[in-house]
Amino acid sequence: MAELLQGKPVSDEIARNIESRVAALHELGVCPTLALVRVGDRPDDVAYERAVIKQAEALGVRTHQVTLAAGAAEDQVVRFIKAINADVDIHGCLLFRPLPPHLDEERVCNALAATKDVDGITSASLARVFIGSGLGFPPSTADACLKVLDYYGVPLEGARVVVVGRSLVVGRPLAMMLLARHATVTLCHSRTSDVAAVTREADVAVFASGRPKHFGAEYVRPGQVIVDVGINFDAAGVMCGDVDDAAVEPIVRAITPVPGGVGTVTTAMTLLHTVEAAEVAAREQMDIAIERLM
Ligand SMILES: Nc1nc(=O)c2c([nH]1)NC[C@@H]1CN(c3ccc(C(=O)N[C@@H](CCC(=O)O)C(=O)O)cc3)C=[N+]21
Repeated sequence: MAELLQGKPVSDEIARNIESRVAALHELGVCPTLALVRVGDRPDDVAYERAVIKQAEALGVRTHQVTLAAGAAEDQVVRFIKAINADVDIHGCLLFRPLPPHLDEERVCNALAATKDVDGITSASLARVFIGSGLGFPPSTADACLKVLDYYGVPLEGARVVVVGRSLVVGRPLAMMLLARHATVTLCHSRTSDVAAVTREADVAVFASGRPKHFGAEYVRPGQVIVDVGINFDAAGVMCGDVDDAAVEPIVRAITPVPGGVGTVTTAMTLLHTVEAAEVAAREQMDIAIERLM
């Protein structure tokens, strides 16, 4: 049976890091604050929101919820984001995606100030992921995948890593981040012929295509490490990943469970990014104050 790569010890380690940094910020009178902007009621958004609020409360990070109806006008969403940009007491903003289809996702995402973009949704943040320098943070989920692999000592340099799913939320940025770690990366998508033949070649296979329990025994081989990024809900409303665990676990070396895997770490990464954004803002405020003294 596969070793289960649990997210909890990884998120606990990140939480300890967050805790000490939050304490230092509190001493400066700064309370790291994350705005959560949700349009509509997608169950995966609601699950993520609930997880973020719970962990934020436990770690002394303040949250500020903005919840809009699924039919909200684009200009209204943009206005809320611009208000967040202008609010010096808010350091990060998490905009749940995908947005309802009537909204121009690129326009809405790019309304956010890159300095507050804790989930890599602006073009500026993505440029940093692709080029290696600039503003913003990588998408938390992609960051979380790497954190889990590092924590469990899975080597990436020279490894054949196959990512299934080319979304801008996970697949594409993750592929670039894996490349930066010297993995040999293959990106599969809906038009790839014989995905199973490609994923069976991998040392590490990452499934991020949003298809509940879609990937079964034919997609894997013994010795592999499987990362399941999917957050789906089955017909009974129970959370499940993209991988058919019952079929895959008897074959592979290790796999991240859903729930309890990458998702837990994603939440911690978003809060860590928020704390880092608050540190940068606090440093800037101090620089301004010192300049005034001179
Ligand atoms: N801009 C954007 N970035 C995202 O990363 C993003 C998004 N939008 N929209 C929604 C999906 C979904 N998602 C989850 C992340 C963690 C948990 C999570 O922490 N799950 C816990 C269980 C929580 C529970 O049981 O309710 C776990 O996996 O163990 C859930 C869902 C991030 N997404």
